Amino acid sequence: MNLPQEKQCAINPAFYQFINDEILPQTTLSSVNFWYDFNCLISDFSKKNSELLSTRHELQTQIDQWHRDNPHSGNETAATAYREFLQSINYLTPDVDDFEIETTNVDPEISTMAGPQLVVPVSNARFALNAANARWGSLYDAFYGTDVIENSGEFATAGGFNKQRGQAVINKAKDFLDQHFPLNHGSHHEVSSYLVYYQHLLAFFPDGSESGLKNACQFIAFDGSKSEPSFLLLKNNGLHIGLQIDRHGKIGSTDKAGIDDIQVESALTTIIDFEDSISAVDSEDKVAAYRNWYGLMKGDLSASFTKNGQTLERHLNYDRCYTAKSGEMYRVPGRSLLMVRNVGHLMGTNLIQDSECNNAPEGIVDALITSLIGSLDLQKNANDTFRNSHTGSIYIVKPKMHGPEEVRFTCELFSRVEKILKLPENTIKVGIMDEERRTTLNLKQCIHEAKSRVVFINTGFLDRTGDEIHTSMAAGAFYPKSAIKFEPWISAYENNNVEVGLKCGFSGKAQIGKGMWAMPDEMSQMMKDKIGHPKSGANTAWVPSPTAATLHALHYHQIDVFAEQKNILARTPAKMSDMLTMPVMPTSMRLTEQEVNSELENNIQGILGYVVRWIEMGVGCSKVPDINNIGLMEDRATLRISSQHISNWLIHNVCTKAQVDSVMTRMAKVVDKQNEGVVGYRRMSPHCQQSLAFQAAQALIFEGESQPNGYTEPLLHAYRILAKQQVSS
Ligand SMILES: CC(=O)SCCNC(=O)CCNC(=O)[C@H](O)C(C)(C)COP(=O)(O)OP(=O)(O)OC[C@H]1O[C@@H](n2cnc3c(N)ncnc32)[C@H](O)[C@@H]1OP(=O)(O)O
Ligand SMILES: O=CC(=O)O
Ligand SMILES: [Mg+2]
Repeated sequence: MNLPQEKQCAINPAFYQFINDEILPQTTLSSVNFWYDFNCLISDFSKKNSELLSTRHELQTQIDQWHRDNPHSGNETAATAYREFLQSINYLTPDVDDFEIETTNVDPEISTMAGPQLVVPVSNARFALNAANARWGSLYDAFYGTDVIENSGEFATAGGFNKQRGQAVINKAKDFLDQHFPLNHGSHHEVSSYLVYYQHLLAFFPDGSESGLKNACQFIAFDGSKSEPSFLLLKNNGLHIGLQIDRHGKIGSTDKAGIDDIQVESALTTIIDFEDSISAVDSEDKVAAYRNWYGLMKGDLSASFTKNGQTLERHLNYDRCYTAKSGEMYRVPGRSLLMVRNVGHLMGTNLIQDSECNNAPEGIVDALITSLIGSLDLQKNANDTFRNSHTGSIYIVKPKMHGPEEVRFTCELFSRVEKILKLPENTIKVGIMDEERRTTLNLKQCIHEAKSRVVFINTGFLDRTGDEIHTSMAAGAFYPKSAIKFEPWISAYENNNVEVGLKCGFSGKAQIGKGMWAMPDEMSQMMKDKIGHPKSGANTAWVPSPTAATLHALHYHQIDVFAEQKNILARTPAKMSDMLTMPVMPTSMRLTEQEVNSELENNIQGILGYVVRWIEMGVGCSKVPDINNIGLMEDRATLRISSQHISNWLIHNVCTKAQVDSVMTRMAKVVDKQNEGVVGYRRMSPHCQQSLAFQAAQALIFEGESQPNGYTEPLLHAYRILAKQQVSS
């Protein structure tokens, strides 16, 4: 390479080979130029990357000091002083004039449609394929397999197929049809057959009478013959559903109208996650993750696995083709539109190291490599089977950015990547995760920095609570975790995000999103709570699984998000003073010993349950039971909250180290028991101090105050690397 010695980087051989042999030959880029440009990119952007991290540290140090100098500053004068202080250190940045975003070439799933967003760890090919295919889901399966129908008494699922539960599923599904696809008269419950008459859907009743749809335009297309259709495609609020008709089917044979299932357009978009739901600590892990992303972009990713004693092979689904009511072909996407979440600015990777063996900033490497692989999609023609973006865009979700300066850096990075890959300017779009306090408080300025590439601002995130705790660590003891959610800062944060997004012209151009439903098995509760997301003007919200996507999709049939957005623009905006109000307990407030203990037990069970699988098994996202035995989705963001919360209580003497130690030892046994029989699991008890996972959990708690912004990845990576060495030695 023709670079001065100090600019030359060492590249991991397996990574080099993967990119050189498998990816670059499919592009017009020359290998020599690519690696040269890669080296220059790293050397040109690394310094700024470290400066940004230093700024984070300096700001945090000043904030901690301010709290020490202004203890218990809960009154109005102190609030004004606090705000002025944040302005003086440029934590609060100067406002920018009103503007509208200018992003172009955005796929409709992001710009003009409203529906669920699924997130999936890239490292799990089986799940990733399932997620990509989750554009469509079975409503009957989602109702039958979850608690949206009570799983007890006559409806219990134990044993084989429960016919009564099956009938309850059908009834519930037909209620849904009556609500959102009503007939001119009569009910879908009574229909004995459907057929297509000219361009209309007709439903027939047992007495020979018939009815069309109240809104005839909802009928879009069909499959099979007009007189005996096998599939009827309908549309409401921009989302399709399909009645699958098969009088010989398992369910269809028992149904009056022969409906065998109702297929629901579910996950419009999916985030393929390289960040908080995976454990990728070295070149080996990273190359495996890039390889899966490559398979998704190329379209040939497959996974074979055993389920219920059967060996199954999973591939990407094809698009679906039907006959439009006009007689032409009607094609609907068979897969979710894929976005890719890169890592943030914090960590380094040994995929590529500088002349002094320093790891390159991982975010820079991710930007180039996920875009390089993403660019393969852009070579496909419009009718190519597995084309992802039909508007020529690559969608990168960038997490954990702190304020406008960091967003600007990301945009400069993407611009440089476009030059290297010879892509038109602004091909690479950015999703801004509004999950750090400095981004929330300066959201308009952040969007302004990315106004030509921004495709989403998402809010309601778990990381945001982690950052709330860490930023104000020195201010006082935080409320218990469940109470933090009811303090004014969080609704102000969420409302502000939607309002700022709408004022910046997001409606019809980009997504305003909401956060994760973190109780994957509590679908009945999700159906009650998560309707709040579309109601609040968000045209997408995160779900943990395909089933959750199918169920959450029903909310978007109920709520016309784009109509809601118009009302929101007229309301009184969220107040900065509320966003700045820290969820810290008044000094007069004392929790009982039982309250403290139960909070510790819950947090520590979650921490250990997650960390042990991360460190010993390399699993980045797990379902871990809480103390009430409700399975919670745990990832690095939930770990950040729990570990920071305990650190905060230790600092403010709400609990003692001895108390934490004792709960940890007790909970290690509980977690070991929960994981009994899990292949690859390594116990922590009884010799907890020898367990790397246990040590990692201790470090996360006891060294929580000194972790950069309270992030968990530096310690997780360090201990996982040790665990990998232990296994291989
Ligand atoms: C704060 C944040 O950053 S949130 C973003 C990060 N979080 C995520 O990405 C959550 C992703 N979700 C998951 O990883 C999983 O749903 C977990 C870990 C929460 C639960 O996993 P499990 O206990 O294995 O799930 P469960 O047993 O209920 O279901 C497994 C089935 O659902 C599917 N599934 C579950 N989650 C997903 C998903 N996110 N995408 C695709 N398929 C999924 C699996 O493919 C599997 O089906 P299969 O057997 O046909 O392959
Ligand atoms: O990244 C998501 C979050 O909730 O944090
Ligand atoms: Mg996050």
